[in-house]
Amino acid sequence: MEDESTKWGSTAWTHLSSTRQQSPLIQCITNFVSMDLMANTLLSAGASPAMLHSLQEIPDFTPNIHALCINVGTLTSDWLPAMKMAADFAFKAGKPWVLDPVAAGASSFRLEACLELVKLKPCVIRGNGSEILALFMASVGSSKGVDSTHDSTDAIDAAKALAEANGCIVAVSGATDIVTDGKRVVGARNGVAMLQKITATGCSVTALIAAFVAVDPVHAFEATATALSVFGVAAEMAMDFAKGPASLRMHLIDSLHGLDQSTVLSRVNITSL
Ligand SMILES: Nc1ncnc2c1ncn2[C@@H]1O[C@H](COP(=O)(O)OP(=O)(O)OP(=O)(O)O)[C@@H](O)[C@H]1O
Ligand SMILES: Cc1ncsc1CCO
Ligand SMILES: [Mg+2]
Repeated sequence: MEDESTKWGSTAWTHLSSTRQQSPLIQCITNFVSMDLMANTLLSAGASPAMLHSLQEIPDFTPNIHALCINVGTLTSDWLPAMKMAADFAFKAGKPWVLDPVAAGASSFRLEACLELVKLKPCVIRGNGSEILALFMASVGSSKGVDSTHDSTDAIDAAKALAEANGCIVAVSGATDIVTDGKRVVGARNGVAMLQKITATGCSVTALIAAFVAVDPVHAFEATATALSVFGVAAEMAMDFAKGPASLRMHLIDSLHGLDQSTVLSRVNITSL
C-alpha cells in the first residue's frame, strides 16, 4: 500500500502538471506590493494571471475565470466593493475563490472588511498565524502589521474553528504550513526561512493555492496543502543558488517553472497532525 508521503508527493505532482496543462485563468484582486510577484508566481507554475479589479469589469469578466484570489493588503474603501462583487460573482458562477486576510488585526476597518468577505463563502482562507488568530477572535491588535508575531502552530485550533464555522479550508503559513477543513489537519514542512525576507511570498502562495484549487476544485483541502508544499520545494531548490532575498526571489520563479517530477516526489513533505 502507498504510504502517506508517497500519496502526497504524487498528488502534488498531479496538481502542478494539471496547472501546467490547463493553464487556469486566475483573477487577482490584490495589493500593490504583491502584484508583480503574484503574477510571476502564477505564470511560472503554468497558470494565467489577470489583475483585474474595476467594479465595471467584474460582471463580464469574473464568471469566465477558473478561480479568484482576493487579498486585502493595501485595502481602501474604494476597493472593497469590487472585492465583494467579485467574490459574489465567483461564488454564484461556481468558481472557487481564495481569501488572503493580510494584516487582518491591524485596524477595525480591515478586520470588519475581512469578516464581511468571509461571509461571501471563500473556498480557502490563507493567512499567517497572527492573521488567522485575529479573524478567529474578531479582534484588532495581535499582529505586527503584515508580519506574524505567532507561530503557525499557535493558530491550529483557531484555524479548525474558522474552517468548521465557515465550511471552508483554512491554511496558516509558517515554518510548518497548517491546512485544515475543520476535521483533518495536515502540516507541510517545505520552504526556507528566508521567504519571510521577501515581501509578498505569502500573497503569492495564496494565488498558487487558487490555481491548484482551480484544477481540482473537489479536493480543495489537498490542493491547498500541495500548493503550499510545491511553493516551499521551489524555494528549497532556489536556496542552493541564492545569495540573499533578492536572488532567492529570482531563483524561486525559475525553480517553480522548472520543477520536475522526481524533485516533487522526493521533497514534498506533508503529514497528518
Ligand atoms: N520559518 C519558515 N521556514 C520555512 N518556510 C517559511 C517559514 N516562514 C514562512 N515560510 C514560508 O514563507 C511563505 C510566506 O509565508 P508567511 O507566513 O511569511 O506569509 P505572510 O506573512 O502572509 O507573507 P506576506 O504578507 O509577505 O505575503 C510560505 O510559503 C511559508 O511556508
Ligand atoms: C508590505 C505590505 N504592506 C501591505 S501589503 C504588503 C505585502 C505583504 O503582505
Ligand atoms: Mg500575508
